[in-house]
Amino acid sequence: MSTNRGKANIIRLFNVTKRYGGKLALNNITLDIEPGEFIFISGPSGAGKSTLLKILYLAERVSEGQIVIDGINLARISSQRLPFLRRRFGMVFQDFKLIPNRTVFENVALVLKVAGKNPSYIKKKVMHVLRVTGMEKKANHLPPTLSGGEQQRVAVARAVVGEPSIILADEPTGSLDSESARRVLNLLLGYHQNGATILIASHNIAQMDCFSRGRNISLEDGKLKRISTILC
Ligand SMILES: Nc1ncnc2c1ncn2[C@@H]1O[C@H](COP(=O)(O)OP(=O)(O)OP(=O)(O)O)[C@@H](O)[C@H]1O
Repeated sequence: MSTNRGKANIIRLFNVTKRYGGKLALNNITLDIEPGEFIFISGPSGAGKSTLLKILYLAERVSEGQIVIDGINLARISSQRLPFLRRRFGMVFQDFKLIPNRTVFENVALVLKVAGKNPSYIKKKVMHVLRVTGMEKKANHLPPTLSGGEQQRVAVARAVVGEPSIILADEPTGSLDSESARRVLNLLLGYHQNGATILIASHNIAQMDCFSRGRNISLEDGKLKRISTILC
């Protein structure tokens, strides 16, 4: 018999509520996510999918409740420790958040520079992720000169280049044609197979084929509507 006993929960949410002014974006969410899980967050527009990813990345603070990651209570983390915690995460923002006056290469390389990696490692690693996302030939281009789909692939490359243990991806295939979307999903699956915890927010669950240990977390009006296993 398989058992989860003794296995640490890498991400735990306790009664998490997020308000923007009077607007309830997340409503009393309690959830455990185990190391190495593949989580698909679904729900209609405005359901709270992006907000859930943003509070995990600490791009937004919760209004009530607690989030504990690897035993660290995010409410108590100091601003000095925040960058170190963030290195565990790769985040693909829905609006990409690329630095407009830095090249594609520089945008992706920044993650490794900040982590203190040496220039030859950075060059090799960045060119590798640009190759697998199909962006190698645009390495010297600036983000404003790229299409939305190209910018999205750069955002994915930047999220994975540091081999984070948790990848948070907000609609990571939303601007992509089907072949590029497949490429990005396969890339994320590869990191999942190497042990990363992956959370993908998307309207379109049908896009997802088959994930080992996959769960679909369905949100509606900020509430946890249903958790189901993704079956192949
Ligand atoms: N910065 C903000 N200020 C005010 N309200 C916000 C803010 N961000 C989100 N909201 C509101 O919170 C709710 C949840 O938004 P969120 O972006 O998390 O939904 P979503 O499920 O990701 O939607 P979509 O699929 O359209 O991206 C929405 O009603 C939205 O209008």
